[in-house]
Amino acid sequence: MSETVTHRETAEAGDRLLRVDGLSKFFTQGSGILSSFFDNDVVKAVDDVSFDIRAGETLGLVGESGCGKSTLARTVLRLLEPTTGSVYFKGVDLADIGGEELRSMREDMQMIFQDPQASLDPRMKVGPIVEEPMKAHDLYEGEREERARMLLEKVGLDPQHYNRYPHQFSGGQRQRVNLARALSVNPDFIVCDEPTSALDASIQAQVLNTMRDLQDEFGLTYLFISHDLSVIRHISDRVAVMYLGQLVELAETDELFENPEHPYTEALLQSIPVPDPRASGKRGVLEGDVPSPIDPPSGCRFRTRCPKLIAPAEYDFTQEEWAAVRRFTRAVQRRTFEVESETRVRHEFFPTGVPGGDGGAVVERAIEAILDARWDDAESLLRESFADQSPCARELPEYEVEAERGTGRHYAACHLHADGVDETGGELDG
Ligand SMILES: Nc1ncnc2c1ncn2[C@@H]1O[C@H](COP(=O)(O)OP(=O)(O)OP(=O)(O)O)[C@@H](O)[C@H]1O
Repeated sequence: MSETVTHRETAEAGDRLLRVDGLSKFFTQGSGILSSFFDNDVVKAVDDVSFDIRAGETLGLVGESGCGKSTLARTVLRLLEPTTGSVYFKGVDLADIGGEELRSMREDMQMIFQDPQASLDPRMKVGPIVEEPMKAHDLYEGEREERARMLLEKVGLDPQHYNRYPHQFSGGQRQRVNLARALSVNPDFIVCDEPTSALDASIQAQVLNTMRDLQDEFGLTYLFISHDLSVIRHISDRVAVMYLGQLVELAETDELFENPEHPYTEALLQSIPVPDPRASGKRGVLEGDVPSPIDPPSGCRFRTRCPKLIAPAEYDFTQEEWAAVRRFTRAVQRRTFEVESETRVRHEFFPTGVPGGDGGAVVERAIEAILDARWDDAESLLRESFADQSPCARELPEYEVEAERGTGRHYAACHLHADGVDETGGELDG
């Protein structure tokens, strides 16, 4: 059973630390006055994203490279000015404050980055590096060194190393220095942007465990960004999945991993390497390229790669026929076959015959175009007749589904959860 909701409503009430409401960040590419007037120059890096983070939790943010995770994080922290939307931290709209008030709010919101090397000044000793934010925010005057040494110990380093330089530490230790520095101003919220991605797996696990211990001890809330699902599963209480500038799914961690309700999440999970080669793990499920964020697909942004695209209501396909049409359409789009003979094409894609009716007539015209070497014509005919007519192309999907695990809510941006659509993507009769 599912229920239509707007994603603004899926946010949990309760002890919210951060609320992100309809946040977008567009970049204008190109130069010159005219470029800003043309939509096709606008990179929609983050497009209408809403979620909450509760005090003390870790929200994992996962998605392929380029889907907008870093831009979202920087916009949440107001390191980038949002194009539209709001960020409320402790109930205060960050757009409404400036100057001293924003500066003091910033103490509470810290960020650590992937490359610990790049964020540490090689000419400074680590003690003063940890003290820097305290100085910048005019905090802990007279006790900074003592606090820096205490924090070095808390993050698992030797306080005696206060006088060492960054190059004298390993990658994992340098990330610990970054943690100590972020903690120095006693923040409530830390955005962690791929903090362990540059580290070896065993070191990664140790740093993640330290981060969890610090979370308990200092009452921290994390927004934890990673493209690595096993890291996300290890560290997160809830997980948000991002695709092409938007959130496609958000649920408690076990619920999301055990009961994914968006085909993109399913594909991501299926692409996790399987340790046992005999275990069955489907690979290569994410076919095709991510579309450009300059001109994202209408409706569901994943629809151009989605193996479960819903059939347009105007054609009377059976599920098998629609599956064959989808496979044919994808092969034409990607030019993955050569036309040796008409019989071969028909046999390969429609072994039991091309479907009848109006839909079948479109397929026949596409086959004709291909035999005539007019691939572009076949591709646009199939796209305009089928993909663009799918309910997936028409509306932005926003649904709340019933969670099978845990007590939290489960948001899934997929029209398969609309009433009247069955699990395999066919429209139910009646
Ligand atoms: N300053 C900018 N100007 C123009 N486009 C940008 C800018 N910053 C990011 N983008 C574009 O916005 C989109 C999202 O980028 P972003 O770095 O946020 O993604 P990401 O998910 O963090 O990727 P990665 O994991 O590779 O860091 C990309 O298409 C990127 O090229």
